[in-house]
Amino acid sequence: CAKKAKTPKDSSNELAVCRVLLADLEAHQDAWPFLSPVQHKSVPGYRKVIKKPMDFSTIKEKLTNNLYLNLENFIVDVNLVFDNCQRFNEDDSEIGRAGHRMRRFFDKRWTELLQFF
Ligand SMILES: CO[C@H](O)CCc1ccc(O)cc1
Repeated sequence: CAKKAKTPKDSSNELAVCRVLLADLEAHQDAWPFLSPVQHKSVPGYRKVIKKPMDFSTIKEKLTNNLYLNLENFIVDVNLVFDNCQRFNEDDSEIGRAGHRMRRFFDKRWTELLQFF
C-alpha cells in the first residue's frame, strides 16, 4: 500500500514566533547581562567553567542565518543562556536574580504562544 506522504512541518511560522520571543527577551529590563557575549577575557574562569557560551545577540545572528530549524532548537539556546548564568552566578546576586527573572518571563511567554500551534 502507498506510504502516507508526511506533510512537511511548516516551521516558517515557528521561526516568526522565535523572532517575537527574542524581541521580547531583548526588551526586558533584566536582559542587560544577556544582550551580548560575556567578555570572557575580562571574567576570570568564565571560559573554563562555561563550555557553551550563549547570549541574545548570538541567538539573533543564528536566527538571521537560518541556523534554527524550529522553535525547539531556539528554546534550547535560550535555556543555555539561563543555565550558563545559574552555573556561573550565585542565586543571590544581581546577575543571578536577573537570570531567574528572565527564565520565568521566557517560560511564561513561549507557553502562551505554544497554544497557537
Ligand atoms: C551573563 O553574565 C555572565 O554570567 C558573567 C557574569 C559576571 C561577569 C563579570 C563579573 O565580575 C561577575 C559576573
